[in-house]
Amino acid sequence: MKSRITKRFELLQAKQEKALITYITAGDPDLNTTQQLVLEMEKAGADIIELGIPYSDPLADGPVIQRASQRALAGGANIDTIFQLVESIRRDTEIPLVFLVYFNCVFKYGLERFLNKCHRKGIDGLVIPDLPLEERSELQNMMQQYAIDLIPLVAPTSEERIKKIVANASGFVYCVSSMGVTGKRNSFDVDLAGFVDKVKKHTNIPAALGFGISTPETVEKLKNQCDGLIVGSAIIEKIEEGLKDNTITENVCSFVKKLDEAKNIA
Ligand SMILES: O=P(O)(O)OC[C@@H](O)[C@@H](O)c1c[nH]c2ccccc12
Repeated sequence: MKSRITKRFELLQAKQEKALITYITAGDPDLNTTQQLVLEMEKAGADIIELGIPYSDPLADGPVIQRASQRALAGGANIDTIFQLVESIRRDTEIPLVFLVYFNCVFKYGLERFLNKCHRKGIDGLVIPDLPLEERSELQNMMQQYAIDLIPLVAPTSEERIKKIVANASGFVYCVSSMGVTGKRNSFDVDLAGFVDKVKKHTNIPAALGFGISTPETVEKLKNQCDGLIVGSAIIEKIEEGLKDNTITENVCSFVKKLDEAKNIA
């Protein structure tokens, strides 16, 4: 069975369009806002939405995403309330939804129980930044039963491992633009086109670029080098700007619209 993610990429590829993938942390600053943001970001042009499950020890998260996690945890978000949120979001939209979740959360919840809930509530894919390659196959086998994509993260340094990492992957490959944690970059030091080409030698599924993409200009510059672009920290900053005067949705959506326009420039 094809996941919503695969179907969405097929639809976009038929139109020769790239995917705009937006990240927010679930429950930042509260669950109602997350629900509203998902629905409004879709209208503004997001094709796939990544929802972060807030976690107290997030090794790959930069300062902006860490602040989002702290707000979400302070606001009382946890895996169960986030599953309720997803159920509620699914009444209104078929947009592909991906959880960004640390393995410890999944493990503590129970692998089978977690996957079963994801399946029932309407989650289409998982990105698990700290899942070691060696432990992946067990989870991957379980996920196939539930038609949930395990989206691998590939970094430019893991060249020899790229082949192994993307083997049997489904959904898309998350190509990390540069080493380090999430958040803004002043420049990208690797040859991203070459990196994506290497990934594509070993898999037929779409490749999306993320980490440090923070402006419409960067989206426009990178869009021809990949199948999708992932933006996280820059969106969280729009949430933070909107916190003071209650303009979160407007701030985020006008930014997402600009990103969407940038990816569609011919
Ligand atoms: O914030 P950035 O630089 O725009 O990158 C997206 C990223 O935040 C999001 O996908 C993400 C949030 N937490 C992560 C942990 C690992 C990998 C990726 C992520």
